[in-house]
Amino acid sequence: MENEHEYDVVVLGAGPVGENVVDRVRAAGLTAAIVEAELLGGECSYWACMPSKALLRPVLARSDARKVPGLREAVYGPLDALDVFAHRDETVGHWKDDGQVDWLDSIGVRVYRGHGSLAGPRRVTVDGPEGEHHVLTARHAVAVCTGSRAVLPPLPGLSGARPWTSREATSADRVPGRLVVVGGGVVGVEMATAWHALGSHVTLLVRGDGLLPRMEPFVGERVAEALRARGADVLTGVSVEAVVRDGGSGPVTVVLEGGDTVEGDEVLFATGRAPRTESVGLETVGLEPGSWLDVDDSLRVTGTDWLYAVGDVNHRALLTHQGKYQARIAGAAIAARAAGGASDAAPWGPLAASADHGAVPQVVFCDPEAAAVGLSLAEAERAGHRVRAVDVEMSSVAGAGLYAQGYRGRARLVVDLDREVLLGATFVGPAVGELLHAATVAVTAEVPVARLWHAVPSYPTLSEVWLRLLEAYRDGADPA
Ligand SMILES: Cc1cc2nc3c(=O)[nH]c(=O)nc-3n(C[C@H](O)[C@H](O)[C@H](O)COP(=O)(O)OP(=O)(O)OC[C@H]3O[C@@H](n4cnc5c(N)ncnc54)[C@H](O)[C@@H]3O)c2cc1C
Ligand SMILES: NC(=O)c1ccc[n+]([C@@H]2O[C@H](COP(=O)([O-])OP(=O)(O)OC[C@H]3O[C@@H](n4cnc5c(N)ncnc54)[C@H](O)[C@@H]3O)[C@@H](O)[C@H]2O)c1
Repeated sequence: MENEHEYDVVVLGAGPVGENVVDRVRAAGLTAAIVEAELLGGECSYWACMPSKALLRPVLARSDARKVPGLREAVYGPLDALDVFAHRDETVGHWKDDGQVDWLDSIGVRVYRGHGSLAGPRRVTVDGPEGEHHVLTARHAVAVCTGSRAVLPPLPGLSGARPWTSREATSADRVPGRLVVVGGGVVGVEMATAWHALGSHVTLLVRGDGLLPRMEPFVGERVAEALRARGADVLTGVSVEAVVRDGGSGPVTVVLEGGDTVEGDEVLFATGRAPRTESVGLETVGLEPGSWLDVDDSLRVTGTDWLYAVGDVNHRALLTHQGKYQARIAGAAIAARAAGGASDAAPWGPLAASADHGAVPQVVFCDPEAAAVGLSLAEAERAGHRVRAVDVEMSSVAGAGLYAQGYRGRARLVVDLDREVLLGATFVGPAVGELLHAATVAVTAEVPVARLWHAVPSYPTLSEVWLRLLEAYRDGADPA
């Protein structure tokens, strides 16, 4: 059965980003349809942010509690993995999207279930699960918000070895005795942290010389040190050459360059992401299937006046909050252009995702937590800024000792010496995730260091680390 329908805006992919695009264009009075092949809510809700953080929350809470005298004795038992899984399952709505359906219905967005693809300019076809076929025409814009998927490297034996990707690592309901994790990026580190605490013996295999290589080097050092202290094996500078699981069952052997092997019951490949653009009809509009989509600051695909690419798929920042920020901007830009005005995307205006360029915040929910915004020292120097970094040990503030006995953490500001504003800030230590937004405001708003002295942190909180950082900057202390 073929059905033709027309909307102002058609969105491909109902992850957090696609949902926010339709929300914004509907709020501006446009009609909108959204196409989803799996679950409304996307990777983030079911196989990424939400389940991973539900697995990690008891891990981090227990770790903090164990550092509080008088409380630690109460939390010395193992985690109850079945309870953790049950809470994770509840957090992801048992992999059902009824709530999202109701919400989209309530804002008047038509949902099409099925695989969507472009069929030339402003046209989208949808092939539904029951063989239904729809042709959707967009009067103003199509937004591709199809996200990303895990990449598996082309290694001998890997496909037959039933490797975990982020999907299995966030949805498994059995604790493997031994888990080998390949990749020292964010997924590798968070999942190594979670599964180690749930009871697996974890071996983390890292190709480079440290963990979390996109953050300041001291972050990866502290996180690796803590993982090792808790009993995980962290091997750096190792390269995986092959994976063997005889007959697809039993233990899995990971073969390293040089011939050493590591055995596990499961192996997780956390080796990065690829855009989900291989079968969305890009070739029908002169674009390369399978590519990340280049966009301008209003999220419009380069060389088009009707196609937008928002969220992971444009590769600007693979984070839910940053994708949703882009969605708010793309929605506003689509609405403004539909109304015939404001094609202007001036930096830091309502139609430009300017923060994508140097003010992206990220919290990694490992133990200790890691949080950073803006540029690292190396990135700032590479970009040609005249900068100085100031570092302090977080144990120097009273709030740290109260938060956790023996609190161990470090903070860094990267200061632009020509303008005396912050280009970046990084924190590693228990509970630093909640420190990050102050830094994001300082970096985004380019608050002068002289004015930051007047932003007084409450006593005795971890935020007093801001004072120590400003003092270190004033006193000319160099990073240790
Ligand atoms: C393990 C893990 C943990 C993470 N944790 C965090 C975190 O704590 N914080 C954070 O900010 N970010 C986190 N991320 C990143 C975050 O998940 C992504 O940045 C976010 O999901 C991107 O949203 P999106 O809407 O662009 O894409 P997605 O969430 O991938 O959604 C895309 C949607 O499009 C649909 N789709 C794809 N192709 C088609 C098609 N042809 N037709 C119809 N539908 C289609 C998909 O089914 C999917 O529902 C994590 C990622 C992983 C892997
Ligand atoms: N808390 C959060 O904000 C959070 C949590 C999880 C994921 N994410 C997002 O999801 C995205 C994907 O995360 P990810 O960890 O998969 O990707 P990533 O790019 O952060 O890390 C992948 C790592 O795998 C390594 N690698 C690649 N190929 C390899 C190989 N063949 N052998 C060994 N190592 C190899 C890379 O060097 C890299 O360090 C990230 O960009 C991140 O922003 C965010």
